[in-house]
Amino acid sequence: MSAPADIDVRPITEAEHSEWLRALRAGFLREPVVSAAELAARRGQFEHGRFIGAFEGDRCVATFRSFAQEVTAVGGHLVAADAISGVTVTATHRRRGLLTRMMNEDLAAAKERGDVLATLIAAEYRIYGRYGFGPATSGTEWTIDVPRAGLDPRGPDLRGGRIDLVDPDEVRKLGPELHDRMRRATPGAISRDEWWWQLNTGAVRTEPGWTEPFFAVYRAADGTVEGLMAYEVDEKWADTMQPSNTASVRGMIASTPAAERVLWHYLCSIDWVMRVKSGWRAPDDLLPHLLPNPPAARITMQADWLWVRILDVVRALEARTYEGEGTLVLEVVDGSGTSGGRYLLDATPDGASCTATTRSADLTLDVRDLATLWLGDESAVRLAALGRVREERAGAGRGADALLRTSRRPWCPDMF
Ligand SMILES: CC(=O)SCCNC(=O)CCNC(=O)[C@H](O)C(C)(C)COP(=O)(O)OP(=O)(O)OC[C@H]1O[C@@H](n2cnc3c(N)ncnc32)[C@H](O)[C@@H]1OP(=O)(O)O
Repeated sequence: MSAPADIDVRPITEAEHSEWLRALRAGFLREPVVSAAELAARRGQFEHGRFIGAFEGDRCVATFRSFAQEVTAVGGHLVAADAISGVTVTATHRRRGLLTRMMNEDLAAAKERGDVLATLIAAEYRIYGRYGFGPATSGTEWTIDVPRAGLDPRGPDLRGGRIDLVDPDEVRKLGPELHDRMRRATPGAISRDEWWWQLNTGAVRTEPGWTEPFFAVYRAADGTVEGLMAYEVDEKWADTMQPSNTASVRGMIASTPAAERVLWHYLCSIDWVMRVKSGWRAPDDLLPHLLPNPPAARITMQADWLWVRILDVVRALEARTYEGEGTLVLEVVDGSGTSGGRYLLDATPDGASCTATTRSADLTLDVRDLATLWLGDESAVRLAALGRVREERAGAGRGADALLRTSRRPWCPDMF
């Protein structure tokens, strides 16, 4: 076993991409073989300086990558983030501090670049809190028992609009503009680059076995594209030759509640479809209540989703909007020295300022708990009850909730 100092942690060259991908596959317990097709497909993702590897000689034993991302803050402002993905340490080299070395280097570079946040989707809950990340959105999957849902089996009222099944190249044309409208209205949503659209429409294929889903587009009466749903359907017949198919949604985005209503109803009214799996939705998604019988939609998965690490408290708090008016002094504790300090938030519905202050604090909290509060999905009162936030002034938790909480919950539709 070599000492950590014998292991070189550094950005990889393009020539090392294949070895890096092999280590990535090994770390995620996939067959550690990189096909020429995978390497060619992933070439479009490669970015100098943002792919980090840990090397023992020529052998890559840990992987880490980051890329530029925008996260929608409460109110619709787009915030620059350092999105982290592909984190692995080979089983033979775990728990020797390699993740910590890669993470510390990446967060320092992100701070230096001026990113406001770092983000990731955590494989396991207990890994990332130590680096200042907190869970900021969660996801829910429902499974609908279609015959019990109570929807008209003749299909949705299209309100003068129409639904069309379209090919992948049309999705790549019309999807980005719809997504842009959706994400600006959805705190917690993240940017999608061209590679995302290519990967999710089969134009690039990193694994064998891609199957093309159905892409359904909803256009409103005036022709505006308001919804896009990608779904696949398995083929299953019950004993007496009754259809028993399940439609599984790979992704659904909509810019209006009408589009959500129409597309879910459409999917539930397709002949043979007895069950619909919704894919990851917001925890307060409209879906169950779009059914005349909401309990026909059962929660089948629920999990933390986007994790956020605040690198710049002032810009993060000034980027979002506030429904109410008030001030809040936060003592932010950050063991890494990146974002700690005492900050005065002065918020109004017309704008907010955040400045360093010497005034006495209302709340003391770790930077990871500030991340959890930032998108409005958590309550400072609840975190105080858990002992994670300390009220320095009686009632400060309720005051913080009045400023920070939101009427709809944040949602990140994407995995990265
Ligand atoms: C954004 C993404 O890509 S999420 C994907 C994350 N990757 C995976 O889950 C793949 C399988 N696991 C792995 O590759 C590795 O075990 C990793 C990346 C999770 C951890 O890498 P390591 O190099 O072992 O972490 P490192 O040695 O730096 O550990 C730092 C600390 O985190 C703790 N830690 C690391 N992983 C875990 C875990 N899964 N659960 C709980 N604690 C953990 C360690 O115990 C250590 O704590 P200590 O400082 O108190 O001793």
